[in-house]
Amino acid sequence: MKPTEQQSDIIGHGGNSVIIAAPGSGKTFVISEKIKLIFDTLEEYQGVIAISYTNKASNELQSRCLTKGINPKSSFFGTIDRFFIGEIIIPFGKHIFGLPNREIQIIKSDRLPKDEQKTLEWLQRNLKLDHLSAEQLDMLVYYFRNGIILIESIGLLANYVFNKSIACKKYFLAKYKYIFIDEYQDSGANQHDIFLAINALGIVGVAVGDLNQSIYAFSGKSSVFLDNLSSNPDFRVFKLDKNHRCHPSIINYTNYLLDPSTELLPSDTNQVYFKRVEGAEVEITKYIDGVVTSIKSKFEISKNKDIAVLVRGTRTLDLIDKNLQTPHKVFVTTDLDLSLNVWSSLFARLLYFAFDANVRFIEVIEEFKPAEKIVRNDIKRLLELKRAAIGEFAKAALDKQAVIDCFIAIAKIIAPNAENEESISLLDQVISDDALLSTFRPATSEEITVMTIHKSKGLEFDFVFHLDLYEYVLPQKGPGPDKDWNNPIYTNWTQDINLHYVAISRARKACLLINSTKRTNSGGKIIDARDSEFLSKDNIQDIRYKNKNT
Ligand SMILES: Nc1ncnc2c1ncn2[C@@H]1O[C@H](COP(=O)(O)OP(=O)(O)OP(=O)(O)O)[C@@H](O)[C@H]1O
Repeated sequence: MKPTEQQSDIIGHGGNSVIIAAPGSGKTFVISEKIKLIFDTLEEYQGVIAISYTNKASNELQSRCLTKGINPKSSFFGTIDRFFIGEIIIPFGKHIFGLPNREIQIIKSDRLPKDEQKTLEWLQRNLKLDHLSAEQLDMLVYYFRNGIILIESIGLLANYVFNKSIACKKYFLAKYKYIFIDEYQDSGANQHDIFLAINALGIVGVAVGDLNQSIYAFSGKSSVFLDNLSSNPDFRVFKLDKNHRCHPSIINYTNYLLDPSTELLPSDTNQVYFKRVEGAEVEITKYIDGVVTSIKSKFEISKNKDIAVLVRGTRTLDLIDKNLQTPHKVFVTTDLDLSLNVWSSLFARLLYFAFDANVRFIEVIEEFKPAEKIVRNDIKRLLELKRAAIGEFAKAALDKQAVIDCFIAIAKIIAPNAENEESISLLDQVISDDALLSTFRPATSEEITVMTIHKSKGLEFDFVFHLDLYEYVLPQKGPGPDKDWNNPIYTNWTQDINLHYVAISRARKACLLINSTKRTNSGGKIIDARDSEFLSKDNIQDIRYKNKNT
């Protein structure tokens, strides 16, 4: 693929940059091309830090950077939490706080006894370091010394350790040349502080984001930091505004949604559609089953996997999963995926390996321990365990205990010091539940993708069915002051517009906005449904495909 002039400028710029990218404008392409060029200039002990928002996005970026045997040297690819824990808190926390008295476990504060939870009510992910009192810091240090990192404290602890530890700064300076952070619009305060502090050491910073794709404000994330960086004189701002993904009528629709005065692109056809189905979610699934074949033929889509059903919440996800007859795969994130303990990550990667021939055993192992650091006998044993794992997954009925024993044996060789009971119990939970286990299996080409809009970020499909376009659901509304349901208010209008925008902009060829005359409410009751405000915002219906429903 040949970069455009806009993309080439960014790839060629060696200094600090902020890249403001529209959906489908090739930011993943640009970052991976840039990183590949940098790899060539690094010594074996040097690397880049590449932070993505999810494990899935990180795997995608890593595989795009490592084509044709390219050597990543000592680079870090992963999420911000894994970076903070593995590169800052665990290796340098002990210099600042003292040695933990047992192996570190990373848990949410709601796993602590109730009385301890009460004393931690102040702890939130978006708490800024300068708002942390000495007493509160002491509590976090107490947990660290007792082998516990609370998930809500990861940003705070990383920020504190990075600030205080000269050894940590020296290590970063010797090792890393560049730091890339994707989805910067969903940054937290501590992430922003650490990014600037790493940059101040002389490590080149590259932040990538799109203000309009900010959808995580509910977890303390905010696009103000991307704004803030854009006006920082040390950073050069680049724009990537040409959408290479979507049909012009889809680009027009998403742009108009955000700004009705937008200039529309010429387009011969209109490929944003709306359908209101008689009935509730069950009838929607029947409708989808009925139209898949004709959609594939009209839009020349050869495989079901290029079609997605995107929903706002897990209630609709379950209803679609239960009722849709067309082969489909629901993508959910399991607790094993979310757990930040080393053994959990290793088990999750081993499950992906077990189901997907494209995931190589050695690559999984090397994420946790470089092959040259594994003694010959252990390599022999690992290869035996690899064969045993493959054998177990080839059996018609999975022997749960044999798989668990095999994975534990691998973990004891690769990460003996990170032994973790919770990780073993999460693995057990996944292996005991076919629905959870199947999330580790890649979709076949004949399966439609079903997922939440949040999870679809960064992905693309030929055709998108966008559900949940009801009043109260998207955008969400809650009661007004004093629990006044007669005067409801929007809980987060801008974030919800962004969510709608992300969903539509996943579609390459066409998007069908779909709702129904009835819907299932939070209590599981079927009630009369009304249209989402977004369907008629600024008369946007006028730029949709016209049919009898509009
Ligand atoms: N220079 C180019 N020429 C042709 N196609 C391109 C070019 N750059 C990107 N594309 C295509 O545009 C699509 C979007 O690219 P990519 O996945 O890198 O976008 P993105 O900006 O990361 O998307 P998003 O933020 O919406 O997830 C891909 O199908 C990619 O192949």
